[in-house]
Amino acid sequence: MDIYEKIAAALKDNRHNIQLDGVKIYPQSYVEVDMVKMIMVKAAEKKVILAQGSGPLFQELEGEAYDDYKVCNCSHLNRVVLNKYLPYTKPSAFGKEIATIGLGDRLGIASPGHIQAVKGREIRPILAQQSIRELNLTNRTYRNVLDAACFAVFQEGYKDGFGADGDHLKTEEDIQSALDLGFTMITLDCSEMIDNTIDKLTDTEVEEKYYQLPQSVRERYETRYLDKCFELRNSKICFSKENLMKNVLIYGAAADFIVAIYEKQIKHRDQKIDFEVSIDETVTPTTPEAHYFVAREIYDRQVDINSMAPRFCGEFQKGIDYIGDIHQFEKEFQVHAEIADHFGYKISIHSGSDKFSVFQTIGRYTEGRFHVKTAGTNWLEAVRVVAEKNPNLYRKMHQYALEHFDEARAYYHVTTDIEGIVPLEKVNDHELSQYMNENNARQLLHITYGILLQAKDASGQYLFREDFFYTLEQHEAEYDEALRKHIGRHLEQLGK
Ligand SMILES: O=C(O)[C@@H](O)[C@H](O)[C@H](O)C(=O)CO
Repeated sequence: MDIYEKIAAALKDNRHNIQLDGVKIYPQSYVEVDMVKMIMVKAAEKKVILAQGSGPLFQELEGEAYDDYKVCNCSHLNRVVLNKYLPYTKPSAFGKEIATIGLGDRLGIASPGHIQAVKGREIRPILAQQSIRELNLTNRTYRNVLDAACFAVFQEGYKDGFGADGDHLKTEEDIQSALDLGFTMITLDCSEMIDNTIDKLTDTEVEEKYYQLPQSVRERYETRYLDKCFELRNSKICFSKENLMKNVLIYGAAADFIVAIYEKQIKHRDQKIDFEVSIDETVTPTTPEAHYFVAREIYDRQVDINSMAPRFCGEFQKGIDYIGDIHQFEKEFQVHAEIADHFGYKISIHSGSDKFSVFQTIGRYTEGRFHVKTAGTNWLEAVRVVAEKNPNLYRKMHQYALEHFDEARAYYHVTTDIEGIVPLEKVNDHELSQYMNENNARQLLHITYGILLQAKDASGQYLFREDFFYTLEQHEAEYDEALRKHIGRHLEQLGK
């Protein structure tokens, strides 16, 4: 009797705490629905769902069929079948009242560890969160990303709900495609509609440019804001002629863009959508006046957003702690949180990976209602496991990253000091994982993720990818535990 036959027989006898040599069984995945018993197992490095029973669900699942059981791959078709019969395996929108954390998984294997980190806490995970930039760099699709998240939810038997964020989308087509695939959150990236050149102009040039706007447009803004102050709970936002002109020129088009996308792609959808607006990926830090201006403009035009991501003072660089004056950050963040409260949405913190020095401030002033996005730190925890378990592979990846760092800088803003990274030859194998505790090495390995995963030799063979995923498959428990601890530390610092 082969292993699957043994497991099927056990399921038939209502035994699902099964143990077999050479097979990893996920007992928390066990479910009985519509005359079918299902459980996830891993044998020969491959995860499958073993289904035993009969009826429509059993028939709809694709897999190697035997008498009364099937060995089902984690395929897209089977994910859709699970979604149909097990609603908890489908993503959902959460609205504004509960904290959420974006857990970008560039590898498709991090969600089990993420679920173990959030389980039992007053926060919900956005497990499927990738930007178009990440999809391009990892050669994945939103369908792959959502499949991976749904199967992880099945594997972990996680029934508290999870989200799926089409992150940093800039076009109607990408938004429609993500929503049609079942994504429940959309992050609209407004960076291309924000005019970063205005900050470089003189006051005279700003005025000249402002008076090039149609008179009706200028009069509308001046009637609404000029020489007016708007009271918030503990502060007020005032618009002089100077800052009004600048905000109109910098953010006016972005506000129009948000309204247009909302009316065309979000408002009329017959599904709940967490609609986030991102103005963080710009050169221009978002002043409280600018934040209020964008919020008021879209609020008064009946746009209902779930969250907004300003660009805060200081530096929110990828995969490392906040860089800047944390007192100035607190002073400004308090006002940003008041603005969000005033208009009834959550503040969203992008590049939230490892921002430990400001997490308590974020938790305090949002009163625990926030959205924090992470992604790079989840990739770096995988790199840490590789450094610990496959030092030769880590050395090759580290060296390749050094040789291709400048190429990677095209995708992410970092202030990495490459010379500050201890040379590989000076580090013993058992110390390699220490690189993941040093900012410069973290950023080196972080922004080169796409280059490393796609790198091939002259014959077209992957240089690192297969060995990288094999190492993580062999050390699945270690990666899960690393994420449970590291994301757990994020959540504790955020007050969750
Ligand atoms: O790398 C990306 O494109 C994403 O992870 C993006 O930065 C995301 O919005 C984020 O802020 C995750 O920390």
